[in-house]
Amino acid sequence: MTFALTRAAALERLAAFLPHAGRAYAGTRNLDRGPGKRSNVSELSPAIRRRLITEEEVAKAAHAAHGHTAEKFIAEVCWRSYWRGWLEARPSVWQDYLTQVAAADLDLSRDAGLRTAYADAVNGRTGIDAFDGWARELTDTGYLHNHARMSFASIWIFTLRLPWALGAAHFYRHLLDACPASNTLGWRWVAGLQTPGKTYLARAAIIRDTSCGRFRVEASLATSAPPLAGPPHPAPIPPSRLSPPDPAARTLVWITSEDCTPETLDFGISPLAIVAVDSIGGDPADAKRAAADSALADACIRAEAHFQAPVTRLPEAALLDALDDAATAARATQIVTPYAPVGPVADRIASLTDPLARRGIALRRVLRPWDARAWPHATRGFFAFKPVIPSLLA
Ligand SMILES: Cc1cc2nc3c(=O)[nH]c(=O)nc-3n(C[C@H](O)[C@H](O)[C@H](O)COP(=O)(O)OP(=O)(O)OC[C@H]3O[C@@H](n4cnc5c(N)ncnc54)[C@H](O)[C@@H]3O)c2cc1C
Repeated sequence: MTFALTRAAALERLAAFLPHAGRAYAGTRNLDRGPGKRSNVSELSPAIRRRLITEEEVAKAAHAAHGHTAEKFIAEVCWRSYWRGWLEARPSVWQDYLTQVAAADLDLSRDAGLRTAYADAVNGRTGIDAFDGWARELTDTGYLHNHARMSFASIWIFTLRLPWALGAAHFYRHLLDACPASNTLGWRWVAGLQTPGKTYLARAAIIRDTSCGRFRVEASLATSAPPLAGPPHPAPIPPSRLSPPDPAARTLVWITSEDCTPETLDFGISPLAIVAVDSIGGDPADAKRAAADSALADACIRAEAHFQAPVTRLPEAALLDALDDAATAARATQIVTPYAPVGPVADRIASLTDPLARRGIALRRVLRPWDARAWPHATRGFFAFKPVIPSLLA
């Protein structure tokens, strides 16, 4: 990634990329020229994923700059909205992934052969030059091009025959844009668990072409990619019923690293104080933790200026008491927070809602209008979702 994780830097990056978001993006986006040579893609994902800049802002800016010619770029941006909406309607798929990671971790601790194969893969010692190069790029930079992600996941699953959930967890630990929806469902898509009967098979010739000859791929890769077995998709659940914040209540705003532009969201209240908590969950690599911290610190500065209210960073440990203390200090009876999509932050918010209510503090989540309009259409495949995109841009 070539820019700092602040909103100002993300907006600057967007402005610099916009001239390329039309025909040039559609024609060259699949090329993975290597670190430092990525003017063909935006590299905005670590910022968009944390909503330092929103899908809505990016998609509308591309549409304003290029109109219909930016269709491909806008569709890619909307894949994130689609994956998020899909997982929102089937949160058990995220829980199932966490269960599979825990089971695979246990297998790792018991099975020396698996441990060696896993260590070779994550440390880039498989002898497959492209895979080993991407393994190092991932841990060195926290970023991989989309094509590299697809091929890496495919080789992990079908050539190295490693458990898909371990690969997804390795990505999740290192990617600066690690996103429960895009990552979990991206891996499931490659594995054939997401779109029934459809998998992604990495091919040497395609890797040579898309990597612009950086990799030779002389080792043999799997020649078929039979879908992994998994349960059918759970039926979609209806969207959460959200009670709106009470505009008359004394209120704290709670910002998280899931939504780092709270000043662009209409809470309908003037908060007395702001608290910020970084609950990214799991065991993040240092660079990912630092990225989340930088984005949240930047959000705090802007929120303080916008709401004219003091900001306190709260520790993740003993959060219930810390939130209660902050509310008591401000004599607040309500905490409002941007709606966090399925993932560790949403889990944390859900786990605190009832305990806070028992202490007389209502916790209210506010959904962005873009999500409210997009997510209900993400119950089937992306091609059923795509026709909704023009109405999102209106
Ligand atoms: C196995 C696998 C795992 C992935 N894990 C993640 C992840 O953890 N976090 C993540 O943000 N993306 C993930 N992706 C999606 C995609 O690879 C990245 O969003 C993209 O490569 C980011 O680079 P960019 O910003 O330069 O993208 P660009 O090509 O510039 O695209 C613009 C924006 O569109 C969105 N986007 C593009 N492609 C996708 C996609 N396939 N799915 C969802 N959104 C997309 C991103 O917000 C991106 O910033 C994964 C894909 C696969 C195949």
